[in-house]
Amino acid sequence: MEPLTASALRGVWATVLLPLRDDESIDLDVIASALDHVLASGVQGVYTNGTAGEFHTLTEAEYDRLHALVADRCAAAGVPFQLGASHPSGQLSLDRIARAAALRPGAIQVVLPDWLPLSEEEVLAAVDRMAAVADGVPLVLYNPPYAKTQVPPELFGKLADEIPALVGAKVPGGDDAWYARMADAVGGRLAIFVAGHTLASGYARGAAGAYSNVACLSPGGAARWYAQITTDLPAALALEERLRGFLDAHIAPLGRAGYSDPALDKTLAAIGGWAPIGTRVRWPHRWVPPEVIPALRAVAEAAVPELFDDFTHPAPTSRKAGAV
Ligand SMILES: CC(=O)N[C@H]1[C@H]([C@H](O)[C@H](O)CO)O[C@](O)(C(=O)O)C[C@@H]1O
Repeated sequence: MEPLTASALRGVWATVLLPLRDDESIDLDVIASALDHVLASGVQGVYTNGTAGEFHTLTEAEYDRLHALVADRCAAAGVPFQLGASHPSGQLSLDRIARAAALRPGAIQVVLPDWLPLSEEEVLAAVDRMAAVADGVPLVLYNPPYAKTQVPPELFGKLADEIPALVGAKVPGGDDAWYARMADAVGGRLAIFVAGHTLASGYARGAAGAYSNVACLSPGGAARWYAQITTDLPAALALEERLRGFLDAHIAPLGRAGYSDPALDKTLAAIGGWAPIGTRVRWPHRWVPPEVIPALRAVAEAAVPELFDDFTHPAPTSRKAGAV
């Protein structure tokens, strides 16, 4: 597909989750049918190999099989896609970037090399080499709170100055002061993507979109919510309040009990019930027992009924709005 630009990169992007068999092998048939659901949902695009896609656990052979499948199906459906090339090793990331670039995604998501903390100079050198290997495919830098090197807004600004191939930042977001620093430092040169459930309040303060946990819960619901964000922000903010209430009361305690982020994202997908992905995550991480899902679904449906796919709403019309 055409390379994404900072201004074209917008909206709700849905991850490809890893359905796992009991032996932890990946069920590509379930991935294909889940992907078909996502591709028809109205989200602005699909991405792979984030934390929710358990990138840190994939072998290189699994990486290649999964990415060939996703690139083929997204291209056939005409839906924008980004491929992740993240790996804790910088050297292995470069290999993944080269292989992802050959599949011509709209952008490639990368993380910084993650064993030793990096100096500013090393951050710039890391992203510069990644951009060279990406062969004209733009980059989005993913910097979650658990990355060893935290990139402050001012360093995102320097990266935007020096590396034109960088078009986006995938970050949790922050308070008003953080959004103001990001706007000062970056000034529209990067699309800022924040946590999914904060998209309405984030959009009001300058965020462009989300690689979204809400799309894990309901791809169609997340797409409808983004359409509402761009047309009726007060209603979208009210939905965000209810959504946060549900997440704070029922999902955050699971995080505090030690379940990892991918375990929580798969729990959300199981609550949404739109594909048989299951809650299981790869070793050494624990997963939420499937028995608790029906009760969680009842609470979620009561809190945010409009996010559930069987809730009838006008079909989303915004897929092409921010896409290339
Ligand atoms: C709350 C939320 O949306 N979490 C999402 C995060 C954030 O987008 C990212 O950490 C920046 O905050 O990305 C994922 O982990 C990912 O990489 O696949 C999916 C997860 O659902």
